[in-house]
Amino acid sequence: MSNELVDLRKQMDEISLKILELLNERGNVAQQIGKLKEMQGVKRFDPVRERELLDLIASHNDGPFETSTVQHIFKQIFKASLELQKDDNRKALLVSRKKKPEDTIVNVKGEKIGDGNPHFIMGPCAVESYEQVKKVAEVIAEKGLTLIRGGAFKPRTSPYDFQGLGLEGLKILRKAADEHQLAVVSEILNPNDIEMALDYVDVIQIGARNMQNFDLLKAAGSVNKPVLLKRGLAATIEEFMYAAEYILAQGNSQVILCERGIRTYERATRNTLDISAVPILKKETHLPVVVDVTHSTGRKDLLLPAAKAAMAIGADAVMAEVHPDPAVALSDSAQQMNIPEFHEFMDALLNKKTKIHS
Ligand SMILES: C=C(O[C@@H]1C=C(C(=O)O)C=C[C@H]1O)C(=O)O
Repeated sequence: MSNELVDLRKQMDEISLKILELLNERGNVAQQIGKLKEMQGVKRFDPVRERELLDLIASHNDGPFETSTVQHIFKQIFKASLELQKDDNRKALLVSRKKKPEDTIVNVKGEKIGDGNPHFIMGPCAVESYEQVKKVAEVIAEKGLTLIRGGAFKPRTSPYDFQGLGLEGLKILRKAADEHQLAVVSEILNPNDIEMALDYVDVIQIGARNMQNFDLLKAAGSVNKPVLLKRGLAATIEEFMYAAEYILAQGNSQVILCERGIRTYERATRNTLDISAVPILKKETHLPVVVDVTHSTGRKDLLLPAAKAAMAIGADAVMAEVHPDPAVALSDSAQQMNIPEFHEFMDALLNKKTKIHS
């Protein structure tokens, strides 16, 4: 190689390192700007500011690069700076695994959700009577399970559909659960009902329709009780994580995330089970993840394969609905299992003796 080429390449090395240093210096400033924007609640992306910078660059460009070329390079830098601001925010999130690398285990009366073993949350869609819940509690206990779900407050699409038994429903659940040493998972709709619910439930459920009910999230975050947060019908994984962040930000870190299917164009199932959300949530957050196979599929014939898929992909628990007489159920009658179906379902899953995280 000629001496001249060696010299020029040396110059190139030095200039490249200078650019690198300046680029990272710029990155640091972008991060500081990002923090300020976060504090002020301002959007990170600012196209007007980017336009100003591109104009400034154009007015100072003496070549040899074309202005359009330099602008193209700077657009890439803006994009990378925005990513840097985003990453910085993510790192700060309490739900983030970057913040807390080890798994959160939510202990519900001795049932350690998130410990690497499969757990099951079973029960009727809605609490209808003591007799109904008692029958379900019996079979749940018989199978060696410890968690029972049931809705006392029902957020229904139509205001004319059964709205649940309310407080009476919670009392029924508590009584039937206590008779079999079960823990109660039940949805609360109103922030003002959280305190009252503490006497009856072991896990406060926040339903899909309330995933962004921020007052409810804050109320659930300010008590010392596990919370099962369902993903909203049309919520992105990021929005879901931010909803959980509302609970943790209030001081309650006992949060279980629940994938329950999202709304897509597909009509073959009631919702579309976003199975890949499970490993993404496990990777991005330290919280346990549950899959609700009933609401995601809305089809009895898909409950077992969906539960197997959930366990195989790393879910910490499976939630499904069971009713002593689904045909006369006051809600979700087509998708709840009857008792023999529940036995078959559980046998198929328990006999596998799957250890989730090998
Ligand atoms: C750094 C900022 O945030 C973003 C990144 C920009 C950049 O890298 O120059 C410009 C505008 C914003 O889209 C800012 O607003 O100044």
